[in-house]
Amino acid sequence: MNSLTGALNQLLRQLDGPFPEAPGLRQFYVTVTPEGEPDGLAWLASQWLWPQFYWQQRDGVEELAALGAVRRFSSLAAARDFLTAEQGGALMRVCGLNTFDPGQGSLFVPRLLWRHRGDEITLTLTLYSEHSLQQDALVARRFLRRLVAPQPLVAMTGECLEERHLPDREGWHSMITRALDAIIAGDMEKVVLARASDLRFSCHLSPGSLLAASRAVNRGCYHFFMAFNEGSAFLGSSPERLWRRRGLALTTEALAGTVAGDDDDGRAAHLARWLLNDEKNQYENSLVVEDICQRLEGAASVTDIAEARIVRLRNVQHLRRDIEARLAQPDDALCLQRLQPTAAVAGLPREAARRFIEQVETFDREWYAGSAGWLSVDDSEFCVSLRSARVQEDRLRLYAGAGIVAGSVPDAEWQEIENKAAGLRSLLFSSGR
Ligand SMILES: C=C(O[C@@H]1C=C(C(=O)O)C=C[C@H]1O)C(=O)O
Ligand SMILES: [Mg+2]
Repeated sequence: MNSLTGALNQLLRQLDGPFPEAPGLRQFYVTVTPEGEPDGLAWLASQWLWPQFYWQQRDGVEELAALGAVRRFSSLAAARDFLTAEQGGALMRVCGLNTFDPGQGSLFVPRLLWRHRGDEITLTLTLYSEHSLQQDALVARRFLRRLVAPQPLVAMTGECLEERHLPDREGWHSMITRALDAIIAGDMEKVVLARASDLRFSCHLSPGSLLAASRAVNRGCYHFFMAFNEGSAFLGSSPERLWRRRGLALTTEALAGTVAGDDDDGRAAHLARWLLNDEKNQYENSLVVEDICQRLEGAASVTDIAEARIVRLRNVQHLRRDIEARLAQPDDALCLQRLQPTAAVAGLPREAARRFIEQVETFDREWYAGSAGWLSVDDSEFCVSLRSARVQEDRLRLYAGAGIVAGSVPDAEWQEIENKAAGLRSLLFSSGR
């Protein structure tokens, strides 16, 4: 039985060495008993070291907190190449984000990885150097000595001084009308359009606290958080899986089609029944199934497409169909390139929709509607970075989008993005504004 402090001391002792004055990779791990230990997010966000990456699986089965980088990658393909070349074992994980454009990302091999699964926490310390492992052991030792005791994540107290939507309601109307015109003209079947909301507060925001608040109420979601440095972070609580891979087994899904949520079980069930039978929403979802199946062709064979079911969240409910496939090769870069962005966040046909988005949206999506997760040689899992926000000191940019198809009504789609944005936005106003 090991406490966190005990485990860290154990890791520190392992660094006594000596290590070769040569390139190399070395990993040490210790287990910690979760009882009485701090929450991984609080531990991570308390540190004065970056990058910080947190990820919790939507079923709660796995939690990762990754601190410091021994190796960084600006694309998932580069990370995949590294893992293949280094023959990284099961302990070797690369964590991070991909932008909406799947060719770019911010991923890293963590110096220290906290992994909570079932009733065990594993801490993995990695040494990696292209010059001298001995040198890196010294750096790692300084790193461990800089770790501080976790501080509780306190609720936000700042006041919102300003809020601006890009586009505003009027702009949204004309954007949706343009999209419907293009759909009627036959340029596309579906396009997902988004809004960015810029909020400014009276004090610096704590991205870790915001995610902790979201995690407490937004059940059934992946929770993800990347702090690039002291002032800048990206985080969110997303219901959508991009993929999970175990060996050659690939699981993905079509999550699209939305109705409001409700605290009352009866009213929520009523709305859910409407959603299951609504033609426009069924169609919106079916285009995502079609897109995914098309995109997987030649890379994987689809073995099962489940019936649509309801995902009930706090502010919205969605239609979801799970898709199982068998990959020809265990290649995560290929999964990303084929799957991202799906028609749940871009449209169909993909290229026409992407061009349309680039022409009409008035902001750069950056990390929004990209993906957040981890990969290893054996397996990987990424969620779609929705219900997300970029935090920069006293400013926050919140994103929400909606799939536009024939039959979409601008006002209803505005209400839909308001409901989606509320997942995080409601946590920023103590009055519940
Ligand atoms: C684009 C977003 O959500 C996507 C769009 C949906 C829709 O239009 O029904 C539903 C789920 C997501 O795939 C978002 O949350 O920003
Ligand atoms: Mg929709």
